Amino acid sequence: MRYVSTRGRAPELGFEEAMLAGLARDGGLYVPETVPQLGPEAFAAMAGLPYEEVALRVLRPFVGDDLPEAELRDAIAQAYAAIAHTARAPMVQLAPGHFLLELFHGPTLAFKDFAMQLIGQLFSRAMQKRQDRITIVGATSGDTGSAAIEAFRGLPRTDVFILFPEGRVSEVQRRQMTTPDEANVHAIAVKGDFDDCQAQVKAMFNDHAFRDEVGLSAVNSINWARVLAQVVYYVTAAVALGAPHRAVDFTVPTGNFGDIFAGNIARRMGLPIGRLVIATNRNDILHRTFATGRHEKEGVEPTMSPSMDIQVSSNFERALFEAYGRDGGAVSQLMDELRDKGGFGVSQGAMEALRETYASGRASEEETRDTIRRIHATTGEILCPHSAVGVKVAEEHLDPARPMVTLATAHPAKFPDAVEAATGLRPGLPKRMADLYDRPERVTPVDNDLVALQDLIRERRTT
Ligand SMILES: Cc1ncc(COP(=O)(O)O)c(C=O)c1O
Ligand SMILES: N[C@@H](CCOP(=O)(O)O)C(=O)O
Repeated sequence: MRYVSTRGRAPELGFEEAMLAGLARDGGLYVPETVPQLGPEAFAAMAGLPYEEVALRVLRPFVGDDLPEAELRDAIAQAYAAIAHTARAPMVQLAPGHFLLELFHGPTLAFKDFAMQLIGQLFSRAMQKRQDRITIVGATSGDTGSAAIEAFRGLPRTDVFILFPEGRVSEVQRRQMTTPDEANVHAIAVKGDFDDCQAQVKAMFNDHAFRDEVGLSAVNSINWARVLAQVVYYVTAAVALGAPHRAVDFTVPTGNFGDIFAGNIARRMGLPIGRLVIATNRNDILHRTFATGRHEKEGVEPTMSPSMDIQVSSNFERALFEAYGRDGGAVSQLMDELRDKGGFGVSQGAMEALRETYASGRASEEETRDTIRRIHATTGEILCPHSAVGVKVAEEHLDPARPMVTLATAHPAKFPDAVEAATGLRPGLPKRMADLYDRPERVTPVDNDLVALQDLIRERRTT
């Protein structure tokens, strides 16, 4: 299996190299040269299998010969043992034809654990094999950072630096990043928003001298391995609802477009997915793109679903690459326009291609609050604000011909203030992290400045 860059000017790589590279050297994102197909029989045979077995069957063709099957199986087993539910990604029914896929039973209570626990295993095996060291730098609006720190804390040969927007993550998210005391994890509070943090990470990758000096790697969904790991739960959910014999729709609370792009990969593998519905909060660049055909940045506004307070949606580049017939030159031009002019128009043909797969919707703050209240009152299920954005948008896209699955991307206890304001109930943390509020915090505040960040990383690396 080979991976190519969305900008068409970086070397093709195998799975492990693409995972370690993170971002391609031309600034693009790696995607598989071709998407492996699984036939209806292969999907039918997955019904009732443990999550880990489905993961092995889905991931294997993308990993190719880079990891022997027994090692991949072992990495998967170790990764998902950390998820505190036997089904790993259980589903509950909200209404006739509408299901909620709970992706928040992992160690940091968000869907990020599914990918991060696995790539923690894969990175450490690769580093051991290569006798090499690595510096991971990630940007987070709250959940990626905590999941990455949890997955990589204490791992030899690895440092993890997480940039988060100061004052713009929930207290639980912040404490999950600042309370681990292992020397190889570093929480950095940047004076800016998530887009600033993500732009600094990309700038570090595009500074090739720095990249090579520190052995830079990524754990954001710019890293293909992150997206790949997230394909698996689309398969387990669809198969549980009758795929391949019937098609299923998914609604995905969306920010950086990594999670929903994983759904697109599942669909291209042959899983019968009808529509993938993008659900945004009021930072709605993606919804506006589908409504108008123009992809236009606006300022990031803080919301009660802070993990989706994103305007530069990095994986949309992967979707554009497909919609433009894999024309890396065209994608480079669009990304230059986004950087220089703050937006670009999507061609009519590309918009048509995108609309064949995706639909979109948006939830205001009031609608989000009302959805948390209403779903709790009618079903007893307590939604986090991100999942509530998804449920509200999903309800506008229900199709009697197909079941709808909304992804519940985080546990409500990560956002107790928003949930309490909507329901009057304050969700508590699971017992295993009950002392989170008592642990001492360790965080370094830094200006939104590339040189300051690079100096800090050079100085703090333990490797
Ligand atoms: C809880 C939660 N929901 C939804 C999202 C959006 O996911 P994506 O960035 O993959 O679109 C995020 C952040 O990524 C998140 O942390
Ligand atoms: N919502 C994310 C933002 C980063 O997304 P990623 O999937 O690209 O890592 C977060 O919680 O950090």
